[in-house]
Amino acid sequence: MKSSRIPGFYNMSVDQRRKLLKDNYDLTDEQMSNLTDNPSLSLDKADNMIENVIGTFELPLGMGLNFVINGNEYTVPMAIEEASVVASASHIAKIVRSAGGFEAESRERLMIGQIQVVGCSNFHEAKQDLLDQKDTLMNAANDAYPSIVKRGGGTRDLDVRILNEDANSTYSQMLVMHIYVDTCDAMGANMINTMAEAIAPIVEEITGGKVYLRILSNYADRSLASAKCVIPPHLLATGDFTGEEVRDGVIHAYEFAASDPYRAVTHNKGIMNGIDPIVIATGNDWRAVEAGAHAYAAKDGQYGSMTRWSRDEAGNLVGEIELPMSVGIVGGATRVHPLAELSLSIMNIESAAELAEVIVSVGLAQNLGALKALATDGIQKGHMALHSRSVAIAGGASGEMIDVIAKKLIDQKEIRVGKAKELVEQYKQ
Ligand SMILES: CC(C)(COP(=O)([O-])OP(=O)([O-])OC[C@H]1O[C@@H](n2cnc3c(N)ncnc32)[C@H](O)[C@@H]1OP(=O)([O-])[O-])[C@@H](O)C(=O)NCCC(=O)NCCSC(=O)C[C@@](C)(O)CC(=O)[O-]
Ligand SMILES: NC(=O)C1=CN([C@@H]2O[C@H](COP(=O)(O)OP(=O)(O)OC[C@H]3O[C@@H](n4cnc5c(N)ncnc54)[C@H](OP(=O)(O)O)[C@@H]3O)[C@@H](O)[C@H]2O)C=CC1
Repeated sequence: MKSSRIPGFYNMSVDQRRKLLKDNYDLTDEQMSNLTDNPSLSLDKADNMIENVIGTFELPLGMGLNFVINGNEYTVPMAIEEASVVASASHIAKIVRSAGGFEAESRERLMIGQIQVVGCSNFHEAKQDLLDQKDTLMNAANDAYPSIVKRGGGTRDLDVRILNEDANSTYSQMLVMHIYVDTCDAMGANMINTMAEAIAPIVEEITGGKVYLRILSNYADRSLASAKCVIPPHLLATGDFTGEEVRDGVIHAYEFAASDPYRAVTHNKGIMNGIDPIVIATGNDWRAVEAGAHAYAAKDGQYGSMTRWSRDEAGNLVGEIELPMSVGIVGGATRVHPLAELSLSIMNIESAAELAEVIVSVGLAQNLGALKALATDGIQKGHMALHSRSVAIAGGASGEMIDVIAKKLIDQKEIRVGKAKELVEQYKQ
């Protein structure tokens, strides 16, 4: 297992980074060509992936370093446009690896299919009739997708709820049947939808009602992944701040997010800063992950923090995260986009559950990166220093000028596009 601790990686040239990656992960020339070809996703492939294609849209792909999760080393590909996210994830992963790494788990991986039934003459009888026919319905769902059963997956359970029983409008009254499906290493949306559509006529026959929607639920709360880290305070000390001060600042920041949706949304955006880039880099459906994660953050009635930070009896900072994680290592674009395939190879991911564990660990790290900065120097110092290059480019800098202008912006403590434009004009004279 190659160490994900690669000091000085960020000071190397892009070519040096690529060479190191190729050697470390035994990547083939063909795999490497996906990084060097421009664009990596061919127009032909893109045109077959979505509709009305006119081109491809590129994002920077960076490497989150230093991750140790369940004792394994991970170098994590992150596709993102925002500066300082990759640095911050690597920064916290470096601290957490000194504390023994992240512990992560993904206990159950069931995706949910929903079937909506309306117009039953007696909803309670219809519900009971469906439950009485549970085996028939589960078998019919499996018959609609036999290959997943052969792989060891398939329907595991079924339940039924009545919604809005006492509503005045018959539009609101409905029965909702859930099928719970083990989709193995796929995210499973298309499998679930196939199954739900296939059993809808049987559901109508049993209930005497009419089926309208037959679709996956993105509230994947039977596919939860969690991660934890325990950090001794001395590892958190920074500048003039003691480790204890940083720990306490992080816990205060968590309590703020836990009690105030205005703060929780920003706090959680910081967590998604870590999660989305891996979901994107591995060709997964980030809208599905985003929707599920935010819904789960509101599961207790008020939108709150996706993480929890506390101190244990020994005074360590303890961080925890648990989120629905509907991702796959097969299916969707995971094997279609060449960089998604490469990303999975670099991480040496062997199952969808393992990918989910890595993703939530990075989300937890990203949250701590932001909270540590917020509770100490403030976000601008680290973030804006790294963002300064983008500002320089937006101000018209190119080539060697970019670093020069970026440094001047930092030195003059004015990291804004107007200032960059002025400096570019001066540079050109
Ligand atoms: C940026 C740091 C890490 C600097 O922090 P620092 O303490 O100056 O870092 P350092 O120079 O001591 O380096 C520590 C490690 O960080 C990494 N690192 C350090 N620099 C680089 C770099 N250039 N390129 C790549 N990696 C870098 C690297 O792993 C390095 O270890 P090394 O390998 O050197 O031994 C810190 O200030 C930080 O984490 N800031 C927070 C950044 C952040 O959260 N950005 C997100 C954008 S803001 C936002 O969208 C969300 C937010 C904030 O609103 C969420 C919320 O409110 O909760
Ligand atoms: N609400 C939502 O979120 C919706 C999302 N989607 C989209 O659906 C896509 C995901 O659907 P999904 O069903 O996962 O993808 P696919 O339709 O691509 O199905 C995955 C395929 O992978 C094959 N496979 C190979 N190895 C395995 C394995 N070990 N475990 C499981 N399957 C395996 C299966 O084929 P076989 O068994 O035949 O070999 C299966 O057909 C995403 O692109 C998403 O954007 C679509 C509709 C709604």
